[in-house]
Amino acid sequence: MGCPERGWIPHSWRFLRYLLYDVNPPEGFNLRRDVYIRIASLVKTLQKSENWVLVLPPWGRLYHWQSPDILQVRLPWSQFFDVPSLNRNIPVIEYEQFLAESGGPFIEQVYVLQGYAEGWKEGTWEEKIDERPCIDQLMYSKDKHEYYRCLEGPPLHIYSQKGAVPCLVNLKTRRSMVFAPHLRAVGDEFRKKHLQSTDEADRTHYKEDWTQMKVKTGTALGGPYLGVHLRRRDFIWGHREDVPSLQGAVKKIHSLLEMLKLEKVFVATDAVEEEIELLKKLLPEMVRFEPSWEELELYKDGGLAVIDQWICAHARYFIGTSVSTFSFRIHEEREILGFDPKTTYNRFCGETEKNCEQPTHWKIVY
Ligand SMILES: C[C@@H]1O[C@H](OP(=O)(O)OP(=O)(O)OC[C@H]2O[C@@H](n3cnc4c(=O)[nH]c(N)nc43)[C@H](O)[C@@H]2O)[C@@H](O)[C@H](O)[C@@H]1O
Repeated sequence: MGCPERGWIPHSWRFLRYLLYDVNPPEGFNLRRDVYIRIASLVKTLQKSENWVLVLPPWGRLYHWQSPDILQVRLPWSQFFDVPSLNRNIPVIEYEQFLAESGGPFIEQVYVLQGYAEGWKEGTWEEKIDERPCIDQLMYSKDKHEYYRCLEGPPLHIYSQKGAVPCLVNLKTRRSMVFAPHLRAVGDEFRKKHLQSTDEADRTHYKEDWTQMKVKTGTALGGPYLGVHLRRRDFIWGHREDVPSLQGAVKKIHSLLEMLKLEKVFVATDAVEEEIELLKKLLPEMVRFEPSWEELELYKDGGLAVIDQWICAHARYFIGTSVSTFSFRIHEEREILGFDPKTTYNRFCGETEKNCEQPTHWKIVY
């Protein structure tokens, strides 16, 4: 449901139009990557009639980025992604470049998605959009030039809409979301030094131009280690039945190491310090990427998460956490690298879970 506010369209903007978007503030980094895929699809549709450029919303104030004393606001996309790779899919520019090109943070029209005032019938799915009056007061006001200016918060709330985007468009956009080269380099260095893992030995060759990358499923071998993503914090607060206890997770890890005849396990986790200490006792062979203060300041929480994902993506076998988009993005990365799906779509089960359904296969079609 949209509620547009129209303003004057400057002459110079008639030929090139910019689309800005933002996401519900509590959403995490990898969920926001899903939103990008949907917006990229919208840009592709809009481009059929006009010249649209997507303005990449700066990253910042993410709920999960909790490292103290480092500045994590207004971060450009190049901090985490390779922007030229994004540009091979749709035209994108960083927000700072948009400000420079358009002369300021001027916005002609603002659309806010909101739920239907009369509610939505549970269990039904229908693609439907209506222009209606805004329920909540808008967070924007016009300035003296009659432009809208964002005062605070997001100009557009996007809700996950299943079935709303054609699949193939999605896949291309997903493949264009190549991690920033500096973060991949740090991950590769760590693999080599601590996990005896290199692209040559692991058969995980990567082409800088993703449009040229076409890998056959099952050709990647992966480094001689088990990759684990253990999502904790807000995932355990509600005592969700599909999240294991640390003891349960460690038991599963040990049985996988034995089955796969591997000795090393790389663990990516957002666990709090006390849980990490317990993990170290229960799983002394665990390898983690532990940044120095300088590395944290340089790569930020978001960059460290990318490095963790990159290392998990190169493991011989991966096991993640149920319904975490952080784990889902690792599945996709492994699919792009050409791993056998059996080594990828695995997740921990909760101790009390009756039906431990495994993740679904995300398949690339070239
Ligand atoms: C419950 C929901 O969960 C959704 O999270 P979920 O899909 O796991 O995944 P994300 O949307 O990425 O949010 C989780 C964030 O927590 C940190 N994090 C989680 N696991 C790791 C890890 O192994 N290593 C590192 N370095 N960082 C980690 C990281 O900042 C990541 O972006 C959220 O997006 C929603 O907002 C909501 O909170």
